[in-house]
Amino acid sequence: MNLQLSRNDAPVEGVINITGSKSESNRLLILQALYPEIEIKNLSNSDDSQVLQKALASGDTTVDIHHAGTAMRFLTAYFAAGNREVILTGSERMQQRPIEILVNALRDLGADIEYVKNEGFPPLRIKGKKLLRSKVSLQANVSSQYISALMLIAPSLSNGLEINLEGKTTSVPYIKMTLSLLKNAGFSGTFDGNNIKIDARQQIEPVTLAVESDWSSASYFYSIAALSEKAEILLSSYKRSSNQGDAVVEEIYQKLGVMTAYAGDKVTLLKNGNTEPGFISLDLADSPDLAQTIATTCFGLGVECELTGLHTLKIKETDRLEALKTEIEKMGGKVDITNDSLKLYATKNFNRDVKIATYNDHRMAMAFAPLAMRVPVKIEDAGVVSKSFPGFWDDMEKLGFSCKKEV
Ligand SMILES: O=C(O)C1=C[C@@H](OP(=O)(O)O)[C@@H](O)[C@H](O)C1
Ligand SMILES: C=C(OP(=O)(O)O)C(=O)O
Repeated sequence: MNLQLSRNDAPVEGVINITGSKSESNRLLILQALYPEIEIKNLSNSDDSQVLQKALASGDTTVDIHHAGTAMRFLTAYFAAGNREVILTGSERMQQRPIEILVNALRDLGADIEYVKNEGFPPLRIKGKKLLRSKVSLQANVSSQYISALMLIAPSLSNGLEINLEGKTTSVPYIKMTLSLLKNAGFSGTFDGNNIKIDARQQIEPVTLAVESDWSSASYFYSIAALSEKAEILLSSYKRSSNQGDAVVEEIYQKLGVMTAYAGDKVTLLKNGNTEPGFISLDLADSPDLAQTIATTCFGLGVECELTGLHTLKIKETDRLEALKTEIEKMGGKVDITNDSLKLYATKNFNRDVKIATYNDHRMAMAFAPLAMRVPVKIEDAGVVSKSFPGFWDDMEKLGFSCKKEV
């Protein structure tokens, strides 16, 4: 399905209810499978969380998690410490996303995992067994998901787990999120410098955990507000002190003219007049999923920007650096990229009716959609948004966007 998007200049107003964070939900689903005492509220309705739920409930010998990176990494650890044999596989892209660092760490702990096709990549044949060792060391600069995967199974191992992180740790807030959720569920542990310790715990007290709504999903509404002359968008349900690193979107978009007001569990994004800077520079190593949103907002605002810390973007749903360059340049922008950075030059002319390719990447579709505030754009394969945000296009319509199916 391709969508033709456009919007008039009227102020942006609306109330949007975003479901639970995909990252928090997927952590809690793994913990709940190990500890049924956990009850989860406001679970994400994303495809990635649905696919994980289905995988955990199925007794099938082959488990296919499609495009879901966290599901792939978390289930690798979960099945490795389990008691049955499975083939864990995913989409064509998932079979190109590296997993060797996690597999090696699990093998060091005693796991029995083999590569079915290519060394270092899914699919994996996993023969679940009791993991007896309790100390492991792994490279921490490629994906934090490998580390979170180990932390999630850690309390169920007989002696808990001590993890030594090698190199500069990436996406640190996601590791802190894992620890924080473990603690909320009743486990204990520490994350200090390059050392993580999680204590063993066979049973916990029954606990109900409410997932905060997804801040990465909220970023697209920040972008819409930034690109508007006047906006008042109310989002729920959020906390002032979040477990999600992407809550930093509030601070970043303040620089781009959007103010955030908190009232109870609701946040209101406010924009009134144009006050954006000529240039911004940001290190996004802690919040890689915001990179596409920020790059496209800056493009739409005519703000020059330099984004660094983007070394993880090449191995996500697509090579996000290449994809951003290609699609922004189609619309008339100029972008330079390296393996870990992006520089966008200021432009004020936007090509109309450009067909934006989305590369099976939900964030490509959602990051480019707000540019319809400037010129009509076409989003190819718009259904990709369901990976994290199935209701995205309905919410865009609520905010006055015209989203017409191309025939
Ligand atoms: O643990 C998580 O929930 C995630 C960690 C990040 O990945 P990396 O650690 O690979 O950067 C992030 O990009 C991804 O969307 C979700
Ligand atoms: C990178 C992402 O997800 P994953 O790695 O879990 O596929 C994302 O949602 O932007």
